[in-house]
Amino acid sequence: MAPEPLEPEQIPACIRENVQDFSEEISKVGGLMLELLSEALGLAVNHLKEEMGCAEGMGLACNYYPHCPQPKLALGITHHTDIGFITILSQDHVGGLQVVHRGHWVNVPPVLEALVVNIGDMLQFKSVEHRVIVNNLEPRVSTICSFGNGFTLKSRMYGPIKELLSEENPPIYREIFIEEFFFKSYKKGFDGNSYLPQLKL
Ligand SMILES: O=C(O)CCC(=O)C(=O)O
Ligand SMILES: [Fe+2]
Repeated sequence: MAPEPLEPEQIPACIRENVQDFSEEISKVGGLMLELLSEALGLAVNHLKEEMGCAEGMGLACNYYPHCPQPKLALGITHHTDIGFITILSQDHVGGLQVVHRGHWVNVPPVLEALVVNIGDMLQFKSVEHRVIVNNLEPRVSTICSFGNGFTLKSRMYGPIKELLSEENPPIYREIFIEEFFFKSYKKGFDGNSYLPQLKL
């Protein structure tokens, strides 16, 4: 959806207006989250959003999980971390999203009108490991907005934030073009391991 918005005709007519409105509003929320995260890190308020361009590329995915006759044998989405900077997720009332917490899968139950914000690999405080399980009663719908889309920010290089480095806090990862990071992460697939360890210095 950003930096180049889709042509209206590229969005199915029945959801066109909703998708356009939702994208506009959710980018404001994403921008605000990035400002708050910058402040929390002791950086200038616009550091992540403006200087690093973390909100420039935005992808929107609408996920549909059909009900499954044998939920114990299937997953909706396998164990993974999101690749971009942050993901803002809105889920319906069905539930199924789980995150790894202290080595265990923990449910993230839907809360009416609440959004879930996931830290992704590109931000890496510690990107959240998650998956979606399925059920045999009803289908589930979720919408995810990921900020930091490597396919639209091709020429940008990302690495440790220089302002946060010191002798006591040396860099852990090397820099990489965001396009290369996305390409390699997708190529590897959602197997529960992020591509980040490959960048360790
Ligand atoms: O459907 C969900 O709740 C999460 C989907 C997800 O993790 C993803 O699309 O990356
Ligand atoms: Fe995800």
